[in-house]
Amino acid sequence: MLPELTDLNSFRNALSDAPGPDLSALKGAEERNGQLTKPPGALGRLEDLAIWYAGWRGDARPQITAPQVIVFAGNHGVTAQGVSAFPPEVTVQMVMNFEHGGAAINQLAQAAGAKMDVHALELDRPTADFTQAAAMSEEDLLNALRTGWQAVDPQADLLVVGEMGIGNTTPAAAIACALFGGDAADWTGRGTGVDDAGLANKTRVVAEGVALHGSGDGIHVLRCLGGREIAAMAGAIAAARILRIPVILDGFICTAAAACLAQLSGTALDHTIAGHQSAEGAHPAMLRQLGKEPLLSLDLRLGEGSGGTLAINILKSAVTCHSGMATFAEAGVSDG
Ligand SMILES: Cc1cc2ncn([C@H]3O[C@H](COP(=O)(O)O)[C@@H](O)[C@H]3O)c2cc1C
Ligand SMILES: O=C(O)c1cccnc1
Repeated sequence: MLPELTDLNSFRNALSDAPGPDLSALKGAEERNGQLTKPPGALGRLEDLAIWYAGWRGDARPQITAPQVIVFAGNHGVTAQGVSAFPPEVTVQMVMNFEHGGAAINQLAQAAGAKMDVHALELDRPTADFTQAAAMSEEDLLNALRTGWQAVDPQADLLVVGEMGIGNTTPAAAIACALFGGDAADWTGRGTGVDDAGLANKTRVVAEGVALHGSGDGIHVLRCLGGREIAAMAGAIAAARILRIPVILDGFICTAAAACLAQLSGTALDHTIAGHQSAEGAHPAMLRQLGKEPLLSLDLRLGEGSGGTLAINILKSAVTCHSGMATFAEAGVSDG
């Protein structure tokens, strides 16, 4: 059961009190893995994935039948600084495209057998430009976290969260810089495709934001430098942790949301894996900071949950092998 989010402290507490994986299911899955008709370790990382999934689901022989993809959308005041190659009105236009089934994520969710939900967060009320003020008030942040928290279907057995928000690679870079240190240039990339002058300007914007708001915990960083869709992704990933629903992380922006949770609790992301490595330059470094090894590397730089959703079929395949294969004893195969 999910506790109610009454204030930001209730979010912090729910995250730090969240239960871990089911140890007996983990042990059962490890034992089963050792008996399956294949040389030990021959399915490589698929074996680890299946065992990890079994532990979080509390079932040594699980199935994936109800994956959920949620796309959150938000608008960003920092776009006034000219940080994106596209205008902010594209956010609401893409939300309509998601609703009509016309975006890449619609096709990828369908191909993965996942249901897809879309939540637009106050698109007509962009966050503040973080070079001038905190992006969100505490109330704004709480509302956005709640939207994510409540968007997770408790019946889902796998979750991918994605986003749409013109300008949002800028807050994502600023979050990473504030949490992990280094220079703004280490974390700032081209997003939708800004040119060299655009990249220099974007790097300046990230540096200014971090200088103004940079020190504090994951909640502070998320509130001052983030955005509503980024906070909603964080809320959904945290809710999934409590509901023991495994999560496949998407690209640069999704991982920045997750990084805020990792700052709040060392075990906050134990139920997550990295679906892919994005072509946004600093994504590999962000994943390294979180100790996450991406499953795919396909040069995607889209967001929307695309890379996470593509990875659903890898995880499904891992779990299907684990739960469907015969053991040596069942198949009458000599185990060497
Ligand atoms: C048509 C279109 C569809 C998208 N779908 C995801 N994004 C991605 O690009 C945006 C981030 O890049 P930046 O920070 O450079 O604006 C986000 O909306 C992200 O989801 C899109 C961008 C566009 C233009
Ligand atoms: O990695 C991502 O999520 C990404 C990269 C570029 C633009 N939009 C999203």
